[in-house]
Amino acid sequence: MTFTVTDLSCRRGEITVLRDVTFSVAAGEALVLRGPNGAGKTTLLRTLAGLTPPVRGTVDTDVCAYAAHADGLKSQLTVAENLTFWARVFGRRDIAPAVHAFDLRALLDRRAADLSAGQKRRVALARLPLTARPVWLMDEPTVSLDAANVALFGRAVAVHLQTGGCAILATHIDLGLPDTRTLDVTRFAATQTDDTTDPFAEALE
Ligand SMILES: Nc1ncnc2c1ncn2[C@@H]1O[C@H](COP(=O)(O)OP(=O)(O)OP(=O)(O)O)[C@@H](O)[C@H]1O
Repeated sequence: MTFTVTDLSCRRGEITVLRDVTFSVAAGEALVLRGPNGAGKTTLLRTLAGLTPPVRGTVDTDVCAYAAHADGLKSQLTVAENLTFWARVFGRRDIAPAVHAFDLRALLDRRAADLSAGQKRRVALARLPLTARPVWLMDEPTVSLDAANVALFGRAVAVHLQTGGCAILATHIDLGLPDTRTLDVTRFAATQTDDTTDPFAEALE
């Protein structure tokens, strides 16, 4: 499987942030998005995930699973309930491999609201394998993780890559993955004149 994006333009609000984004990620590869704050890494990930419609181009969002910057857990549900809920959304039942990969056994009966920031992050990331989708999209996935859990997460991503998946992530951390390329999103920066707002709006104000 190769995940390909061609001439994609991405917006945030009404502003086109990136244009003509073109790249491919093969099975087994990780693509690390680079660029300074505000360059458009989250914008690209949200567009790939289908959360924001592209200005131009198409994305096969059905093959993508997204771990956003926010954990997005249901705070009143336990860890087990959160994972089971998520698994069912994707037509699956068995949460055991994800529980094992992210070392969550001891936390299964705890309410998400009562977890530490790093524990919440692990639960949020454990949803990725539950989707059984090949393209993992991740926005700063290691935030709040200590060194041991960064390593745990790196192993989970490595297993995903070894089993035919691929990963696209914004991160400043070297996960030690074997086959990693970087993509600097600033090369796709749209200029001010590319914005998608109504060109006559100013005249009407
Ligand atoms: N809701 C919004 N409406 C309009 N513009 C937004 C919105 N959210 C973000 N932006 C702008 O879109 C641009 C791209 O932001 P984005 O979050 O994609 O950058 P980033 O590369 O992920 O940054 P960081 O490294 O700080 O996380 C920035 O100029 C940002 O200010």
